[in-house]
Amino acid sequence: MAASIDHHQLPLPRIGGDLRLLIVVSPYYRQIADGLVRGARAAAAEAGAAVDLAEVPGALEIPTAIALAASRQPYDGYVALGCVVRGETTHYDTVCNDSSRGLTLLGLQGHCIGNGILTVENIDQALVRADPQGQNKGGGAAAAALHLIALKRRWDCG
Ligand SMILES: Nc1c(NC[C@H](O)[C@H](O)[C@H](O)CO)[nH]c(=O)[nH]c1=O
Ligand SMILES: CC(=O)[C@@H](O)COP(=O)(O)O
Repeated sequence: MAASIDHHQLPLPRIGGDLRLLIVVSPYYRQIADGLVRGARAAAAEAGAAVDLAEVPGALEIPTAIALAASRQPYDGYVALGCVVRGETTHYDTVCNDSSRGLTLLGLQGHCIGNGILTVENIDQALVRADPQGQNKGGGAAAAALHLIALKRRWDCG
């Protein structure tokens, strides 16, 4: 078995003032999505952020939903949550790559987005990653959005 070491996790940033996060989640695999949302909500609560939640059918719709929200509502950041499990066809690659590319392009436009879309070979891999007491990828995605918001505010004020 290959050696592994723990991932270093930055402490949650201290961000003053009102903070509004939007979680956009695909419940394509409901149990996985629920774990991701629990972890993201806990991280947001720890940072004092208010949270709205929007559901979309699949991971491919997540970047578009964030783009729609960003042009209409004053959210500080976004948490993208979902799960893509490899199937029999090449559709897996499309859903993984295009959802990720969409989020990256939005990020490069200045939106603060944490990517918590799991891309896995099987449901067992997803379960440990979604579990807030396990790898807690939902909490990690919320933390990523919060770190970007903190940097944006720091450089806005600088
Ligand atoms: N196969 C998975 C999908 N596929 C659905 C797409 O995301 C999309 O909703 C559809 O193509 C209509 O535009 N979505 C997931 O979130 N996870 C999957 O494993
Ligand atoms: C992630 C997917 O695209 C998957 O659920 C679709 O499965 P398949 O490739 O067997 O159609």
